[in-house]
Amino acid sequence: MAAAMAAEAAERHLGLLRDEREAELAQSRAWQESVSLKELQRRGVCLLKLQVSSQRTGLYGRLLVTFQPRKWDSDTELPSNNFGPGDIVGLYESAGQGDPLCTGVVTRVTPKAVTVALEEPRDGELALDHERSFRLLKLANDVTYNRLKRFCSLSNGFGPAAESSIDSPTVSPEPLEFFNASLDESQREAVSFSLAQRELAIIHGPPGTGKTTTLVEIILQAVQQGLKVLCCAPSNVAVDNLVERLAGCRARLLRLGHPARLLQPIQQHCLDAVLARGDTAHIVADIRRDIDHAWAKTKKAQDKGERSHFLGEIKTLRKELKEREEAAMTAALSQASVVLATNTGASSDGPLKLLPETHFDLVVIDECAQALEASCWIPLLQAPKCILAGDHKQLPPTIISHRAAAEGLSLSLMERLAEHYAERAVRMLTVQYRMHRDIMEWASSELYGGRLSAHPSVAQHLLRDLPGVSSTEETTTPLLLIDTAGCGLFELEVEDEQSKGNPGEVQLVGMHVQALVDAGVKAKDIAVVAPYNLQVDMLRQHLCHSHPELEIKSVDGFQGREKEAVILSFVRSNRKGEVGFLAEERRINVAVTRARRQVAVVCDSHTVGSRPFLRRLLDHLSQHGLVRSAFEYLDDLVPQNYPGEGRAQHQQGPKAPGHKARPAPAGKLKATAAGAGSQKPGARSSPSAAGAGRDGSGSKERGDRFRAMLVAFLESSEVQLDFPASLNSHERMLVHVLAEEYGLQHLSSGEGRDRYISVCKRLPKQPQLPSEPLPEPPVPSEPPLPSEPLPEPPPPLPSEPLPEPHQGSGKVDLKSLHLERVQREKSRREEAARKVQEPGRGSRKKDKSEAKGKPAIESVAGEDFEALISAAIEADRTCGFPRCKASVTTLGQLCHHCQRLFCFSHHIPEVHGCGEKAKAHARQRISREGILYPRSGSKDKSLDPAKRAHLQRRLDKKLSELTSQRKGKKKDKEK
Ligand SMILES: Nc1ncnc2c1ncn2[C@@H]1O[C@H](COP(=O)(O)OP(=O)(O)OP(=O)(O)O)[C@@H](O)[C@H]1O
Ligand SMILES: [Zn+2]
Ligand SMILES: [Zn+2]
Repeated sequence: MAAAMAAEAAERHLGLLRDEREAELAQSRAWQESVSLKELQRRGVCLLKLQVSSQRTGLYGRLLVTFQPRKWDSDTELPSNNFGPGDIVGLYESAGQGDPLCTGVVTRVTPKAVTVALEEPRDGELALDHERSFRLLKLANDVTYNRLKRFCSLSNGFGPAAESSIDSPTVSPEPLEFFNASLDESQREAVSFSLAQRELAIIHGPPGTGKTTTLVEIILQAVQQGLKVLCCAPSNVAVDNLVERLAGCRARLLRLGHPARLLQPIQQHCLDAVLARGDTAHIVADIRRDIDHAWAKTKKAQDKGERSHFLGEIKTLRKELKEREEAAMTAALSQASVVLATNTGASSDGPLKLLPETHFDLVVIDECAQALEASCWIPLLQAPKCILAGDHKQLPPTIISHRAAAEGLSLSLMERLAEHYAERAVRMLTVQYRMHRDIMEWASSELYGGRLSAHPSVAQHLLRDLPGVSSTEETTTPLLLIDTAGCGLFELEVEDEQSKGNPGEVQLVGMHVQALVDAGVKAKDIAVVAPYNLQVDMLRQHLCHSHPELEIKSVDGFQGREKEAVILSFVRSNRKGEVGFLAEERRINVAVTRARRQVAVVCDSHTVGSRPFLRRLLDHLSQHGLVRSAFEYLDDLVPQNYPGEGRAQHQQGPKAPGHKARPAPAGKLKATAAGAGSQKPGARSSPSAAGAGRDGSGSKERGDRFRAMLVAFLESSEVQLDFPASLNSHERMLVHVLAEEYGLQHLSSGEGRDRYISVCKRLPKQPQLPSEPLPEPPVPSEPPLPSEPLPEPPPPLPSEPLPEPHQGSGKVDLKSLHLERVQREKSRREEAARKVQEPGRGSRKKDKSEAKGKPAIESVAGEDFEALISAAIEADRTCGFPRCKASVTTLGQLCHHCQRLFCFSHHIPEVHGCGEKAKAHARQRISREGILYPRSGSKDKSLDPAKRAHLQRRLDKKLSELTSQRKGKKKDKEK
C-alpha cells in the first residue's frame, strides 16, 4: 500500500520534473534563438573569443582545459559572468553554429580564466590548439535532471521513514555532554531529540536561531557515537557553509563535488585534495603526466598508424589511472566520518557508488525547505535515518514551470513532513541571535506562533551602538517606514511580473542610505533588498557608484544572509492595489528578517496595505517605529535635480489666472500643533506634540486639527505657515499629506531636531504677468489657427524646437494657458486616434488623405502647429516622455543622457529612450552573483531611440516651416 503510494508519488514527480526540465530548456533555447551572442555574454551565460591557455589530465582521466580571453596579455580579465564550478557548459568554435564540439563541467573560475573538465572529448578529434578561438555557453543542467529522473524511476519503494516508528525513539535520551557549551535550551532539546529519534527528526530553524550551530553539534555527537554521516544541502554554498563550520572540529571530513567557495579550509577537504595527500598520489600523477605526453605526441604524429598507436597507449593509461584513482577514492570515502555533498552530488552514480549500500548510518539535510523533494530522495535513500533542517516559512525552491509549481513541485519535503508529523518529529529553535526584538516580534507573531524570543545580546541592539556611528533619528530606531502614499511615486508600467520598478523609491532608498552613511554606518553593513529584478537593477545603477560596498539584491538572492541595516523597497504603487510578488508571505518574511539592527521599509502604504498580511506589517512598523512620509524627502530631492535652481523653484505653473502677480514676501504664519499662538520653529516645547501618544486613536483628532489649521490659513491672506519642529514624525507626515491635499506647497527646512515644515500657497511665479488678466478666449472646438490672430507668438519657441529643460520656466503666460487647454483637448483626441491606428508609421499618411477636403495646408498645419507650440511649452513643465502629462515642476528628474526632464515614471533612461547610452555606462552592473536576470536586458518596447529621433526631426522641421508661415500671416493682418 505505502509502496504503491510512493510509486505514484514518484511517477507524479517525474512528470513534474519533466515539465520543469522543459521550461528550463525552452528558456535556454529562447535565449539562444532570440538573443545575440554578445547579449548572452552581457547576461553572463556566454564567454566569447576564448583561447586555450593550458590543458592537463585530471580526475577520472578527464581533460581539464583552461580558457582565457583571446589576445590576453597576462592581465586581460574575463567579462563579468555567472559561470561557476559545477555548471554544465558547451564548447563551441567561435565561428561555428549548431551543436557544441563537446560539453563539460566547469571546475574553476578565476577573474582571468575558466577551467572546464571536458566530457568524453571524442579521442583525437578535438584539437584544442592555442590558435583557435572558442566560446563557452552555459547549458541547462542535464546531469542533475538525468540523475533525478533515474532516481525517481528507481525509487518506487521509497516512503519517508515508515510512519509506525516515527514517534518511538529507540535510544532513551541520555543526558549528553555537549561540545558547544553555549547552546540554548531549544538547541539542546533539538540535539537530544534528533539523536534519540529512530528514523526522522526535523529541526525547524527560524531566521537567526542557530540552525547550523545545532546541526554541527548533532553531527559531532553522531560521529562520537561512531556513526557514518552523509551531510547534504541543495546548494554548493550551503554545503560549503557546513564544511566551514565543521572544519575546526576533529571529525574527518570529505567534500564531494565542486565547491563554490575556493577558500583553503574548504578546499583541503575536497576529494581532490584528500587524494593528493594520499599514498597513490605520486603514481597517479605519473600516469597523468604520461597521458599528457602521449597527447602531445598524437598531435605531432606523422601518419595515421603512429597516431593510433599513441591513442591506444592513452586508452591503456586511462584505464590504469581509473583503477588507481578508484581505489584511492574508496579508501578516502570510507575513512571519512562525514561526507558532504549537494543533494544531487550524493547520487549513487557518483563517487558514492564505490561505497557499500549500508555504509551510512545517518543522513543530514540542511536548507531542506529550499530543496526539491525529489532531490532530497537521493541522499535519503543512502541511510536508514535522516535529520532534516530548514525553515519552511522562508522561500521554497525556485521553480520555473508554473504548472509544475502549482502541482506541488515547489512543496518541499520539509514542509510536507513538518505539517504531517508536527510535534512527533519536529523541534523548533526559538531563541534568535540576529534581530532587535522589535524586528523579530512581527515575524514571530505572523509566522512562528509567537514562539520566538530575542537573545539578550541582540534584543536591544541599535545601529548607533556600532563603533563609529553617531546617534541620529535614523540610527536609534529599529524600524522605519518611509511611506510614499499620496506622493504619486507610482511603479513603472510594465507588463512583466518579474520586472517591476519604482524610480521614486530608488531615490528615497538612496537618501536613506546616505543618511545612514552620514551617521557613520558603513556601506558594507547595509543591504538594499527589493522583490523585483528591475528594481534591483535600477537601485544598482543609482547607488553602485557612490557606495560600491553596498549590497543590493533581490529578496530571493538574499535568503540566508543578514546585515546590520536592511532597506526594503516594496516597489508596488498603483491605483488598483496590486501587490504581485509581495503577496507571498514567505518572501516578506525573508525580506524583513535579514536585518539585525534596523529594517527600513520604503513603500506605498496605500497600495501595499490592501493586503491584511502586509497591513499588519505596516501597523507594526508604525506602532513600534518611526514613520515618515516620502514628502519629507522629496523637497530635498528637487534641488539636486535642477542644476542651478534652488527651492524657490518649487512652484507649479500658475493655476488661477486671476491671481495677484507678486508672491508678496508678506506675513509668515507660525503654527503650533495646538493651532494657537506663535512659536519659533525649533522650539520643542509644544505640549500637544509631546503628549501625543503612539497609538492611532489620537491621529484622527490631530488630523482634524491640522486640517482646520490649513483651512484657516487658506482663507487668510498669509502666504506661509510654519509648523513647529516639535511635531513628531507621524504628525509631520499628516501635515505633508494634508497640505498636498489642499494643493499647498509644503517643505521641510532646518536640520535634525530643528527641522520643521512650512506650508505655502502656490503662487504664479512670474512677476511680469500682465496685471489685468486678458479675457480668456473661448475654447474653440475646431482650433481656428492660423486664422485667429495670436497677439504674439511665444518668442523663442518656434525657431528653437524644444526648449532646454531647465531654462525658461518663465515663458508661461495666459495665452499659453489657453493653448495648453486647447492642446489637452487635442491630444486626448489624437491619442484616441492613435490607439485605433497603431501600429504602423504609415498612419500619418492616412491622416493627411483623410484631412482632404479641408483647406489643405491650413487646417493640417494649423492643427499641428497649435499642438506643437503647446507641446513645446508643456515640454518645459511636463514630463519629456511622449503623451505623459505629469508635471515636472516640482518633482522632475533630469536625464543626464538627453538633458530632458521626466516624471518619476519615465526618468529611467531605458524607459524614455536613452537605454543604449545608459547601458554603455552601466556594464558593470551585471552581477557576479550567479543569478541571471532573464529579463534585465530585454528590449524596451515602449520607445525606440531611432524612431524617436526621427519624430524629433520631423517636429523640428514642421516648427520652422510653420514659423515662417505665421510670420507671413501676421504681416498680412497688420496691414
Ligand atoms: N547558543 C548560541 N549562543 C550564542 N550565539 C549563537 C548560538 N547559536 C547561534 N548563535 C549565533 O547566531 C548566529 C546564527 O547562527 P547559525 O549560522 O547557526 O544560524 P542559522 O539558523 O543556521 O542561520 P540562517 O538563519 O542563516 O539559517 C551566529 O552568529 C551564531 O554564532
Ligand atoms: Zn534621457
Ligand atoms: Zn512621465
